[in-house]
Amino acid sequence: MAMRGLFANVGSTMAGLMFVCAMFRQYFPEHLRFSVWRRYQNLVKFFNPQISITFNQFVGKWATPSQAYGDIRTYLGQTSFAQASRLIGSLAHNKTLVLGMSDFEEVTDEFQGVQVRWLLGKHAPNTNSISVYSGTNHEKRYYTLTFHKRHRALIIGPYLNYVLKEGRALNSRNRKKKLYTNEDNEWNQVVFQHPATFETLALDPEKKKEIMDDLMAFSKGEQFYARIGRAWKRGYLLYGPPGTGKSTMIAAMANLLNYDVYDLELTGVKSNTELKKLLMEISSKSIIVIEDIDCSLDLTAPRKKAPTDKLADGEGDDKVKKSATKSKSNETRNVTLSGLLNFIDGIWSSCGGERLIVFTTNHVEKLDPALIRKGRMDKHIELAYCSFQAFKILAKNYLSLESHPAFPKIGELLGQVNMTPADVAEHLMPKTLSEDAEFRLEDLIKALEKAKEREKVGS
Ligand SMILES: Nc1ncnc2c1ncn2[C@@H]1O[C@H](COP(=O)(O)OP(=O)(O)OP(=O)(O)O)[C@@H](O)[C@H]1O
Repeated sequence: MAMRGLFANVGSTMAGLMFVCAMFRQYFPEHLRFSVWRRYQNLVKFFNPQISITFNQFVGKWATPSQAYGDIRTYLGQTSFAQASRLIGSLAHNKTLVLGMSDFEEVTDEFQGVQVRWLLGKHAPNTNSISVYSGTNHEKRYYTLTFHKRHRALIIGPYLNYVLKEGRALNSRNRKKKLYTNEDNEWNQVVFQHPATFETLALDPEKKKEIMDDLMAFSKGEQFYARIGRAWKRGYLLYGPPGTGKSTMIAAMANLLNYDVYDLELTGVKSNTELKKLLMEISSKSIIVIEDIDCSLDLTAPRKKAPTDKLADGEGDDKVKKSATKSKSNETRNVTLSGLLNFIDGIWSSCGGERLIVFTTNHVEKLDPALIRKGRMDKHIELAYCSFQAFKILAKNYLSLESHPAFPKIGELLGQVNMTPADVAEHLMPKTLSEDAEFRLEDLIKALEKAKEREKVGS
């Protein structure tokens, strides 16, 4: 009986509430309702001194993955490890274990003595709608950062900057490098796994150090480039005979800096417009490579046609660009020299940063001086025939020969014979696993002596 009475009371209270709500909606115009709502919010704020910021996993109309979300997740990985009771683990490409917090876990973090809380939340998938945008119908996670309002300036400024910077640095250490190649005006990608490093590169040690220092200074140069008002980019020209290690050096560069490689095949690009489109899709932390630039295109054509052109540097380039830009037929038919110069200096300079552009050639003398002038190709590196120093490195890579009595003889012979590191490497490369080092060394000496004889006969 008592139970029935209770239900009757609840029922009449609910009906009363619904009546009040209906009256409220009917007699209070919308702006009045909004004003009441705002006052209510202010009251809540007054009693609740916490501020919350939400970082969604996907952003924008196209539901693209948010970079900030990814950086925060990586940053919080370390904190989660120590605090969260439920963790999710995965392996990064360098085989290190990456831990993250599970859904609806909360962890605390401290910055300059101030404590903040991070919660990983999740919106359920929207099963009622069908969308073509990626991620729209999937679970969407978000991080909510909560802190006391008196620390607003510290947390929104320095703390969040710190979190995003740390997360990004960790991400770049753990990410997989990619090799991109262009086909039908699109970039195709594969994981980049070239084993070359500067350690295994056969090169004069001083020259090697200079190049490595230059690359490291570039990768840490964001502030420097911003201060002098220049785009954060650098051009390298690698030249020398075939088989002297130009491609190998590019791989070593990518491995040193952990940059992606965009191998641009210019002959596959139909116009300057296509070239620009490809450029716009290149991310930062990348090396754009144009191999055998002298063979890629007739890059000198528009320049020779330009009547005003007799310049090798600075001011001349603009004239080259203008005259070649006027030539509409060239513009639409093929990539021109002006298109390539724009690729390096034009839009290139204004979007993104931290990009190297590398040209390789076997015939540096054939290249238009405007294309390779300093400032455009900042560093010119010659890769030459194998010196004794370079040989030592190759021998160390393949075999342990440094104590062999024939070593000085090889040095003497290499000084007189034009042998590329590729040739030397081929001789040193074990043909079968059972072959012993001494045999190959003798083989190499014989080859060098023969080459020397041939040279004598030839001259
Ligand atoms: N300096 C070097 N250090 C180590 N290995 C080298 C070096 N130069 C050449 N090699 C070896 O020779 C092979 C060919 O070298 P690589 O393709 O880098 O030469 P390249 O100068 O790019 O040649 P090409 O001009 O024909 O493209 C490499 O696979 C590598 O094993």
